[in-house]
Amino acid sequence: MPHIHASGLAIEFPLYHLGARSLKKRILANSPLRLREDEASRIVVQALRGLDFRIGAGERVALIGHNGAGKTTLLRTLAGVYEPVAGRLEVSGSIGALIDPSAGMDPNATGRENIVLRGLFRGLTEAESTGLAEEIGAFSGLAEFLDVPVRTYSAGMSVRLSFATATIMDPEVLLMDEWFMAGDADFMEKARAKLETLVTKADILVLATHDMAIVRQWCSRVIRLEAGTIVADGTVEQVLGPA
Ligand SMILES: Nc1ncnc2c1ncn2[C@@H]1O[C@H](COP(=O)(O)OP(=O)(O)OP(=O)(O)O)[C@@H](O)[C@H]1O
Repeated sequence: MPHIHASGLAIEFPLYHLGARSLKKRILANSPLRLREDEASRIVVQALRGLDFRIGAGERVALIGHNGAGKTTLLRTLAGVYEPVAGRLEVSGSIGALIDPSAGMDPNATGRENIVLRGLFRGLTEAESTGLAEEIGAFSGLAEFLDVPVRTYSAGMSVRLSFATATIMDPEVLLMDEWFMAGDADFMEKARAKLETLVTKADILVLATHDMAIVRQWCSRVIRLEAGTIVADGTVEQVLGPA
């Protein structure tokens, strides 16, 4: 069964080129909680600290918290983008990540080449991957542009392509950041319908958002992050109060 187990999970980002020692000292003095000096005398941001949680099949989890709380970092860590500096993380099940609009896209390859590569990477045959490109072209409204390099796409076109590519296969563990809320109205209507099917089919949903209406609509559990730590974890009612 798909599941996610995290214990003592920590993520840090080293900050380079900060300049003089006096400046480093001042930075550390102003942010004693999130910043520390590591063994190599670098200042590191403690993006996530000592996270313990278990998510099982059937759970729909919202990650909430202020800007910089660590929501996107946690999603990226679950997707395997970042390696924890401490603790353990186990993610079992096929992952679908709607986190970074351009992640995994080669800007110099065409839309079609990107889709076919993604299909092959997921284990589809060449014929299946080619079929996928047609399907994605039709869904995204980008059929006309499938044979031009992705670097020439507008921001909205890139979002459409990555949305359609990421949602075409049904993942067991669906990781989503709220970037997908940005899109033109026509596409968002289509996208929402697609997302609802995907969310219903996925065994596990982890969604980072600031939109409490979406949390109440889609999620059964809420994890609130504050300065890289979990400060609340419970049902929607327990964490947000009654609707
Ligand atoms: N690549 C990076 N290099 C250095 N620091 C980073 C990096 N990515 C994230 N951080 C830091 O990690 C912390 C958590 O950031 P994160 O983007 O996960 O927050 P968030 O909860 O998603 O915020 P928002 O609601 O603004 O999207 C912040 O202090 C941020 O400055």
